Amino acid sequence: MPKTAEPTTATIPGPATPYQGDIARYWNNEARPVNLRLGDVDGLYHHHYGIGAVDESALAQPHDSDREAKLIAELHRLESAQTDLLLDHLGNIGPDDLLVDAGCGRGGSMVMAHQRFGCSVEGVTLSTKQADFANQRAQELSIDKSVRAHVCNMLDMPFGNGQAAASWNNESSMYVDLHDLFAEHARVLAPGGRYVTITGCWNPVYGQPSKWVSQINAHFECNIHSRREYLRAMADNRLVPQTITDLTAATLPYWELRATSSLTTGIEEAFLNSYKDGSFQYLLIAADRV
Ligand SMILES: C[S@@+](CC[C@H](N)C(=O)[O-])C[C@H]1O[C@@H](n2cnc3c(N)ncnc32)[C@H](O)[C@@H]1O
Ligand SMILES: CC(C)=CCC/C(C)=C/COP(=O)(O)OP(=O)(O)O
Ligand SMILES: [Mg+2]
Repeated sequence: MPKTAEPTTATIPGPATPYQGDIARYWNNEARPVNLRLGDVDGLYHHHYGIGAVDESALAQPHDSDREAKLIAELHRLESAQTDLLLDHLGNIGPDDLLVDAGCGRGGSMVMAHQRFGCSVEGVTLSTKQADFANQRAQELSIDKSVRAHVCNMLDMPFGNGQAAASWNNESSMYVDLHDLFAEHARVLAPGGRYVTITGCWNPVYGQPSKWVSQINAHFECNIHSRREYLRAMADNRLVPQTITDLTAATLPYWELRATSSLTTGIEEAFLNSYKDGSFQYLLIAADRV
């Protein structure tokens, strides 16, 4: 029998803090075309960024009428490539395993994980709208018995100790205290299980968060941590990094391309400048739960 999560709490009565209430409202109100139009390409809705080289042959010439559609499809391909890389680091996952997506958004990564491994995937988000959207997509794909989103705090997840074979944060760890977060992942992960994050973090070599990093924080109402904080909080919580990959160079083509699209949101300059001046890094960290 496939493992399914047995929630220990039915629903969370409300946000754990006023800040979490702000974040729930933020994502309940979010409907940026850059996310919805990309998701419409194939029904995988992401709230993260892309990696890999742009396939110039897939783009139309500047004045072709279908340039925008091709550009959107290319940005979306790079965002799904980002998820594929994260999934590559989850280890040997079988159909009976349970995966946990902490901060699951509209559920694109959960669907991809289920399609790859055939296993159960449980996600949590603070946003009722996102959870409803993810569950609706799972229903449309007839995978709602295996893929489920819950409205709940990732610091207090409704899963038992050691239930998950692997868990992840895909661009969702900048909303919480990292010690609290990794303590919770270490609790739900089975010993020997795998934790993976893809995240933007400020570079301690730069000194302090740059103005661009501060701009990204203000734009998303988040609190970007430093690389040092990630590694320290993991070490303190039985998570031992096995792979640390700097994806900064790999994400730049996505941002350069996005900056030329009609779907810009105004944050492109901050990402491009902070990646280029070395104050900000796009990292993948895969850790063993020991
Ligand atoms: C940038 S989106 C990333 C979504 C998804 N991981 C993806 O890659 O498409 C950030 C997500 O983190 C969630 N989030 C932030 N703080 C949270 C918390 N304390 N508990 C649960 N989810 C949280 C938000 O609700 C949102 O779904
Ligand atoms: C790497 C960092 C620091 C990420 C911050 C978290 C975040 C808001 C990610 C993208 O979400 P989105 O897909 O909703 O954003 P956008 O609308 O800009 O595409
Ligand atoms: Mg996006």
